[in-house]
Amino acid sequence: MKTDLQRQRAFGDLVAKILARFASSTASDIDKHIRESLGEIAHFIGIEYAYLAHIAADDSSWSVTHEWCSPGSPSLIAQYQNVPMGTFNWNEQEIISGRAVVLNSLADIPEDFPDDQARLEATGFKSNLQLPLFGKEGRVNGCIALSTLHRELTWSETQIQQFRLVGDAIAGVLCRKQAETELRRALEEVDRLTVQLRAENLYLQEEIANSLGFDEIVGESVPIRLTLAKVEHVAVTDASVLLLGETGTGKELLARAIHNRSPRKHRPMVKVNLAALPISLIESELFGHVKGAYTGAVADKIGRFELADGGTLFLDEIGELNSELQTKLLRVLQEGEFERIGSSKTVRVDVRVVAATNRDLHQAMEREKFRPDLYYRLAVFPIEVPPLRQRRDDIPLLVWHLISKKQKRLGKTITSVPKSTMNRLVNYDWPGNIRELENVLERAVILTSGSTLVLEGFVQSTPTKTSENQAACPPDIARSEILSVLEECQWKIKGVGHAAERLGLKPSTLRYRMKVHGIHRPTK
Ligand SMILES: Nc1ncnc2c1ncn2[C@@H]1O[C@H](COP(=O)(O)OP(=O)(O)OP(=O)(O)O)[C@@H](O)[C@H]1O
Repeated sequence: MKTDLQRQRAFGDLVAKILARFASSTASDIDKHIRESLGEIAHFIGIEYAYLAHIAADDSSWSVTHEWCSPGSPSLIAQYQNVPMGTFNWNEQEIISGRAVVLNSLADIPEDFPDDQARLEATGFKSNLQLPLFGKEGRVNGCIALSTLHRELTWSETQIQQFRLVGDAIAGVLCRKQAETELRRALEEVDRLTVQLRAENLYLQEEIANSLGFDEIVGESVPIRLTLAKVEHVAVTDASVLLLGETGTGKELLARAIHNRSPRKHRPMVKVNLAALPISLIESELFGHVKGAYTGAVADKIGRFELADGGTLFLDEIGELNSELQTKLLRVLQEGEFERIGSSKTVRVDVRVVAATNRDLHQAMEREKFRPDLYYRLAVFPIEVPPLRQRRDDIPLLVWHLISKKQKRLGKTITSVPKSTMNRLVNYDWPGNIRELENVLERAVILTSGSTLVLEGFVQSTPTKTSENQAACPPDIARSEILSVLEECQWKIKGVGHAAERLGLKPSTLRYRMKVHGIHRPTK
């Protein structure tokens, strides 16, 4: 039989072992060490229950976070979560004030607090010892406690003192854990921002390279003025905008105008041309992926939505989105959140979406190819961009604007455009709109050697009827048109006078359309 002194020494040794363990605990094993230590102490004293409770930062509630129960004793942890402060009135006040609660018997609770007594009885405790835990700046942020469930026990002064040492060590490691968690969070945030910044920089570099000469909107005709008035109106709001218009009418230019006039102008406008991306890549491009999400995903990749956080995302050719991605897009628009491919972590973003299309989305909705709820979400503010043939008055202005833009780059000085040439340009039907006009003028400027613009080989072709409503065309007509232009151009897609230019499409868009229509260059 051990003497009291021997027991005291053995308890002292146990406490010393526990303190040494906490001294070398790392953030990941602290919780395990706390539970183990509570168990060892409870076991040594021969009691049934030990626990640690944490007080919320605003002192409004407390929860049991760690416990040890002797075999056969009930666990109380689930029952004591977010307990409102005031439930154990006297008891909580004592702890918050930094005093120990030493109950050899529940009858030790002051008589003025019968509710405390009743509540503590309900836990099944017979005796209870609670010691406050001190956090940063001496604030009490919890307590550690020992309880008996079968008999009353008189807590000895030595037990209290030695348990207090354990409490202080636990308070210390918890502070360390909190500091480490905060540091890790801060480092993760720095990492996240670094990745975003790097991606943003890369994107902006690409954009700068692509958008040299991205100049103002030219036009004084009534249709373009009405369009610009709408742009002014909607820009300052956060509403989604849907730009509707034929190819090459200036939808992207207007999207940028909306962004530049909005409170988001100091953050980037990020662009995605959905027609230029293979379907399999669109999701990753929009939402990003984590390493290993699929073959080829060799590193984490941030998507365009995250890149545009705080700014604007311009979704060009929105009509090309498949139904699965339409659903995902709708969720981001409604809730501002999504998951990267391969990750279950929800990412929240604050992005304004400006979408554009040259398709007839009403028809697409009727054919169940486009979700009406997405349409109405995007088209909070639809803006029709007029085709060039509806604003011929702007053509002379645009001609001069484009000539001065091109000649600077090509090192020419053109001072006059013959009246007959200007008339031809004004009267042409411009199926490819301003992009086509731009291409025609670029070729003319290249071919002009003097100061008077020479427009050679420019004839009114007949594709205008079909191009009028290219987007709404049944696929077979558009297909035949694409095919005949490709044949006329000997299947040359890119470059001056070749198929993309003649159809008024970007080469990437033409390639996509060829794929959709199953058009392949015949083998020789
Ligand atoms: N009002 C305008 N003033 C000056 N340049 C313009 C105007 N509208 C369009 N452009 C020029 O015409 C070209 C095509 O414009 P943009 O790319 O914005 O058209 P889009 O409607 O987005 O085309 P797509 O539907 O094929 O994507 C660009 O080079 C743009 O700078």
